[in-house]
Amino acid sequence: MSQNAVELAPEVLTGELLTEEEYRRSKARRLTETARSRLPVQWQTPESRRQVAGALAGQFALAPVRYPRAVGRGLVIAVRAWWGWVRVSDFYEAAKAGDKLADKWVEIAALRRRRAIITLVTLGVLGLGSGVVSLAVGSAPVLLAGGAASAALAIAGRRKDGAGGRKAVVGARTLAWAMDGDHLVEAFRAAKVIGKDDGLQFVRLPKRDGSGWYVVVDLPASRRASQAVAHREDLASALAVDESRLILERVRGDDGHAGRLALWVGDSDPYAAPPVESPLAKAESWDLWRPPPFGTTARGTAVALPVVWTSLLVGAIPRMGKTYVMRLPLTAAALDPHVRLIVADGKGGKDHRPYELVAHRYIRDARADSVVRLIAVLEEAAADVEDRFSRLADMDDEVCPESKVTPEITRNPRYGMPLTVIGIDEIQNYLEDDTPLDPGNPKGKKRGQRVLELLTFIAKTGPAAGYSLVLATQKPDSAVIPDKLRGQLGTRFALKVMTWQASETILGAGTYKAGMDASKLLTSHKGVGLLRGADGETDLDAGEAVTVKTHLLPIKDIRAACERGRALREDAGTLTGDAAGDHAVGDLPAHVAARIEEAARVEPATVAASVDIVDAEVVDDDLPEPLGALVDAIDDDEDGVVATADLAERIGWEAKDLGQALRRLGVPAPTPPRQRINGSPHPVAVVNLADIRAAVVAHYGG
Ligand SMILES: Nc1ncnc2c1ncn2[C@@H]1O[C@H](COP(=O)(O)OP(=O)(O)OP(=O)(O)O)[C@@H](O)[C@H]1O
Repeated sequence: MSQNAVELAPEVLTGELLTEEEYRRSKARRLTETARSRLPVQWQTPESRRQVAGALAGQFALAPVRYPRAVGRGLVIAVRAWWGWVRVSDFYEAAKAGDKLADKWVEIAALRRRRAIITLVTLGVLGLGSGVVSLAVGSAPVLLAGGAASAALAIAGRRKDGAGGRKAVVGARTLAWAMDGDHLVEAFRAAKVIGKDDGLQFVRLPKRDGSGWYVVVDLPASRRASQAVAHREDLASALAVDESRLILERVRGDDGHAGRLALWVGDSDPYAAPPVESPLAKAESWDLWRPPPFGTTARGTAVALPVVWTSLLVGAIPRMGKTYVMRLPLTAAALDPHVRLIVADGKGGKDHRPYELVAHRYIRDARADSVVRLIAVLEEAAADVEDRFSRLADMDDEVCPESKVTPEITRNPRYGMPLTVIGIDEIQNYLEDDTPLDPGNPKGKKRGQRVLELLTFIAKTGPAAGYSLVLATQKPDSAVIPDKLRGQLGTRFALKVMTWQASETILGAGTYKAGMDASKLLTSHKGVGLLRGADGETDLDAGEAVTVKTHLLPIKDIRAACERGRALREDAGTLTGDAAGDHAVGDLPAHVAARIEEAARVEPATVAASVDIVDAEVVDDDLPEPLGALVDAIDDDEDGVVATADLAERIGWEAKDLGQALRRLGVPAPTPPRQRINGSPHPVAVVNLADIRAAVVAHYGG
């Protein structure tokens, strides 16, 4: 994996000291949770237990009325069944349908006679038998037999699930039951992840894993694990769990393949647990070349966030934890004395004030003079990026093997090239400033445009020179952060947003279809989001975002960390700029200004194409089903007509439903609509792939 991929950090240890008594209690709590997960759903929570007990009491009270009614209905069913048997209805109807009634009549009449006689004899024997038994041993056995018969009739006559008058009951499935092999296969079929006759191969049998169940399966040869990930919600429904409790991942590498899927279902919402304190709160120092601890996955695996070589965009609706999240990498930067920190707080509160202790440049708010200063600070940074490149090019090959900074270069004050992190909160407050840059030219460039230009330049050229951006916004759309900047931000973190489109705007196009949708997070999931590493340099794709519950790092811990960071800088002689009382900002040399102008003129599409992320605005609308599923199921090089049943099988639909749905979507039936294909003995319903493609193109207004 390349350096700036989203890595799962091997050993970030988080924990707290427990007394023997606390340890025993936490163990008992875990055991209770495990035991509870094996109970039927209706017994799992006190509320549902109360409901079920109430329902049972009600049923008991109404039994004297309901039982005779059920027996009556059972009697009607039994008499009808008996009459059908005596009249030999099935045989009679079949003969009638085949116009063979005349031929078969004698046979049918004989059967009717025989069955009537059998009925009379049986009734006679039963009546006689009960008389004899009553006389011999009393009426108890007869009453018992009568009771059993009435119970059988009541069962036959009970109101079934889904029948009118049937009361809804709380489901009787347990998680342990659902995770059992056969039931799991049923769930995959019901979710249409596999065909109705397909099976699953269990690579790892369902087993307890942490506070949930874990299983690894191989899908049938024609199915892709990424498709299953995209059907997470369907699968969650089939397993009767909230989708936040279901984690689906492709198994990659030597142990995995495109059809291997790992599935984990938590006993309860794993993101509802109390937040874990960030290890940075206690860390004496941090080396920013090591991705700092960021949070944990649902299964408790530690996730680290790479800062070097990449830039981060954090997006969410207000109050979901954007500021907390962006302060994690900023605090790690504060704890590294060899890192230069530039912070601008577009919100203008106290959230970032502790960084004033260490920051080379600190901008407190987004008022007019602050925007002007931010522009000057970014110009100083852009000039530094250019200067670093020319110095790196002149360096000895031993010290600088590529035109990139190395840990040694950034840590050696002699070179003056420390890793530099620029953190900007509520970036839209700067980008949307439409005050003219030059007061004498009201129609000229606006301040917001200048900020955008400079950030784009730094995001694009800065990483190799040791510059990283950490930007947070509640407005990630292209009107505020145009593609040319967003396309350069290779790491994305989406906390709760309102729509799947907003989620795609942060995470990149195609992520919704691949099963990643930050609008599905609950508002109670503060600090929980989807992390996607998608730089040109990483080998992660849209299928691999991880849902992370970020660590909690309160402001008092950040202040303490910044105090430690300041002391470390004083010792290392690296306290510079605003923090050292030197507020004079450097100038922008003319040749750098020209380079920035030139970069700003580059077409956005060209810039966006240089990285892996295609932003969401190109997809403003989702394809209606089944077109969406068919796009995935039809190979690019496939052509001509195919059997509708074959296509339906690929997407887990019924052939008839697919044919009707395609007609509704304007896909015409070929002429003739039924053809003999692939050596089929009879003509079968077919569909022309070119017509499906035309419908997709038409949907996007092509
Ligand atoms: N990792 C976390 N775990 C649990 N709660 C968190 C976490 N991070 C943040 N929160 C809670 O979420 C709330 C909102 O956080 P924050 O101020 O960062 O949101 P924001 O998105 O920046 O809000 P705004 O848009 O108003 O600036 C905080 O009160 C905090 O307690």
